[in-house]
Amino acid sequence: MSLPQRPDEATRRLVDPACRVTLAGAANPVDDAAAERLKATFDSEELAAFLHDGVDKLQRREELVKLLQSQPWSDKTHRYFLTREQEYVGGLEAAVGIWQQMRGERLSMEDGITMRSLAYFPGGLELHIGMFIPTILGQGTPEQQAKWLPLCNRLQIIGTYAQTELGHGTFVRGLQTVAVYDEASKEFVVHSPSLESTKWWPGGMGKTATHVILMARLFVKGKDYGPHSFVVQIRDLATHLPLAGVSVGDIGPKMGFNGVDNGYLSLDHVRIPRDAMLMRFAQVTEEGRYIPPPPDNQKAAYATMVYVRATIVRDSGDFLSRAVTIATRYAAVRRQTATKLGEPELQVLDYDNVQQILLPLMSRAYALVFMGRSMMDMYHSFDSARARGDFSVLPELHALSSGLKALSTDIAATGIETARRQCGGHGYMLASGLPTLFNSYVQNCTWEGDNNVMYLQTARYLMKAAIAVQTGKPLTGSAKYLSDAARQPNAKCQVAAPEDWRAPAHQLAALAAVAAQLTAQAAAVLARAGGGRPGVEGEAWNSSSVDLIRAARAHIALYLHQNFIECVEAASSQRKLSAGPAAVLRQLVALHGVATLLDAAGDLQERGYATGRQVALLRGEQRTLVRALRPNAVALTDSFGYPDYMLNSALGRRDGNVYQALLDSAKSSPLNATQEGPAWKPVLEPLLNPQARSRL
Ligand SMILES: CCCCCCCCCCCCCCCCCCCCCC(=O)SCCNC(=O)CCNC(=O)[C@H](O)C(C)(C)COP(=O)(O)OP(=O)(O)OC[C@H]1O[C@@H](n2cnc3c(N)ncnc32)[C@H](O)[C@@H]1OP(=O)(O)O
Ligand SMILES: Cc1cc2nc3c(=O)[nH]c(=O)nc-3n(C[C@H](O)[C@H](O)[C@H](O)COP(=O)(O)OP(=O)(O)OC[C@H]3O[C@@H](n4cnc5c(N)ncnc54)[C@H](O)[C@@H]3O)c2cc1C
Repeated sequence: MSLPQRPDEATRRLVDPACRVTLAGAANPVDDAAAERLKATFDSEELAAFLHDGVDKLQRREELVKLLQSQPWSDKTHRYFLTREQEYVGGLEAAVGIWQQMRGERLSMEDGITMRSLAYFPGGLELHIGMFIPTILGQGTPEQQAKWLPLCNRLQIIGTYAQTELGHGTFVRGLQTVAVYDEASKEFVVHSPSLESTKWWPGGMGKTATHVILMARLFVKGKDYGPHSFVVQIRDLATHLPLAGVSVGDIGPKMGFNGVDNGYLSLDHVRIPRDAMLMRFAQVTEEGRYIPPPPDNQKAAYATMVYVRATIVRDSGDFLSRAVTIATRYAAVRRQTATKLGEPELQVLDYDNVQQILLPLMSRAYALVFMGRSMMDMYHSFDSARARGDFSVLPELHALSSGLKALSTDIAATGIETARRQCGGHGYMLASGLPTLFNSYVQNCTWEGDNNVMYLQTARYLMKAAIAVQTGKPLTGSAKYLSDAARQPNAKCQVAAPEDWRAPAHQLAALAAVAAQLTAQAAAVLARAGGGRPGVEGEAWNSSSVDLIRAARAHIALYLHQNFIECVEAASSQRKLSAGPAAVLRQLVALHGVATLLDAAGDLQERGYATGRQVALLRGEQRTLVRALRPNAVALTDSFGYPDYMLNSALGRRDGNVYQALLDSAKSSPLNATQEGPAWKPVLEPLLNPQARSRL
């Protein structure tokens, strides 16, 4: 049964007169959604086509949605009602279903990637695709690639990436699993020597993977060469049972991401052939000679982490924009509170407090989308250089990808929860899509390097830059502004009127001033603590880490905003966008700059770069920009281009029919499968039914 959107005449007569005034004020969310789109000042479809690299790509997505909707394994109707086991099996079925479609219909890899994100059902193949294959590609020799990749691509083996142990995740050099070369048999013996060395966390290892990339400390002739990568089979291909010497299983339920069977693994003197070590860079010869990686690529074994961090940056905008789409569309159709009974209630999006939260979040989502594209471009250009043996950009890439991984996931995870909170009670329903989005995203702040630790990697690079500035060496790359700042240590903010804060030049100058100040401050704290003095580096670094993280965050915030400005200006000057969408994007850029600067309001004033009055102007300008963007709020969500199927959200649906969707979703709850419910017979009937009670 579907309920009427607005009370019909019969209902009005029935409840009249008591409820008349209240009912008269009721509005139709579908009409509200349609009216929102009429307010837009730009063509949201043009912007969507630009963001998706062309109308044909968007049309292709629509075709793929239809394909997915026709398959049982990608049906989302019951997605929010699954048990852990169903989620695990379902996630695998979805991945294998996509893979079979790709092979059967000869779909491209791009189609596969699109289908994966449309179906969004993380499962036991995530690490096979996300890390196992990339590690073989990045660190395997051509022969090793020829051996393993066809098996991977045909899903004849399934792999994962086993690095983290019970006792060590962050400190990779401290891993305890060993791979000892036995010259007599020309094999490695891989072994877990302690409880702490049990591998813990690898996705898909619990019940799915047949193979792992094992990160283990390499020992040759008794010498420890630190962590290296090995391909190790852990399960029999015919029976799926663990091989001899292998103890493996699932680690149990997690906060989210439960379709993925993260696992534990302990190895008892398992023998693997010499060619199981990935030898593109470091090698062990048959006779047991260790050949180290080239001097400028000592961290070759860490290369997969750089790649995955880049993909995490790319995905952050995707996740935040989904949350912002859901919350903004819902806020546009949700009405709450009338000044007088019987008057129309206000759209929640018209509450100043709500729009002042959602529209800055929208600007952050757009900034991250552009950053994600630039990050992948940067990674691919490093990858091409690496193929020529050129690793010169790796330190900068590592510093940027670490810091951006941290900042973009901080922004996205916090933003998803902030968006959910703007949705009132209905945002707490799984049917809203927001809780699952948060629970399956927030681990991005931890995995692939905890965010604090990642900021500290960026800080390491910044401290080298700070020393270079002190010694008068010229800087290039992302830290170049530190040299300029050092030449003008007493530069002051030049903003005189609120609208001055919109200018990219003022925004960049202020963000650079904050980053330069915090870098100088961290360098001073580190130096005072004894940084650089032999024997106290670790201690000095630790006691300076709060300042170091603040500096890294400010440096990356500047980089993120600068990238947003450059991408939008490039699109506009290359005429990839017409005036309407370009103008709205510029407003978003301006708002992003203002919101980022407001995060740093204290830092702006602390060293006297800006005055209290200038910060007050900044705050006022945020209000003005938000109000200017308000008519375009829903159109801006349309430009992200998410089909309803992908969002799977009762609140975020394009047509605004949110209440019907909530009710429909509730009806598919397994608790509603029978009228009396599953507790009737065992618990309630003996209490409530007089006849049953008399039998007690
Ligand atoms: C079938 C369907 C088909 C459809 C097709 C569809 C296809 C779809 C395709 C898409 C699928 C996508 C799926 C995605 C899923 C992904 C899931 C991800 C899961 C995440 C998994 C994980 O979670 S997996 C574990 C990650 N675990 C860490 O992340 C540990 C952090 N811990 C460290 O990373 C180190 O421990 C730490 C702290 C650096 C210190 O390392 P350390 O102590 O050795 O180093 P130091 O700090 O001493 O630094 C010494 C010098 O090394 C430099 N350096 C350090 N790292 C460097 C580096 N990486 N590169 C270069 N340089 C580096 C540094 O800059 C210094 O340089 P310098 O000396 O010049 O200053
Ligand atoms: C859902 C999920 C999936 C994962 N999948 C995989 C996988 O497939 N394969 C795999 O190998 N691993 C995987 N991991 C493990 C993940 O990479 C680690 O959890 C992560 O690197 C953090 O390490 P840790 O857990 O040891 O944290 P810890 O290092 O114990 O961190 C605890 C706290 O200490 C702080 N800290 C630690 N060291 C430092 C330092 N040097 N300086 C300052 N602060 C510090 C951290 O910031 C943090 O606040 C996964 C984790 C999760 C949550």
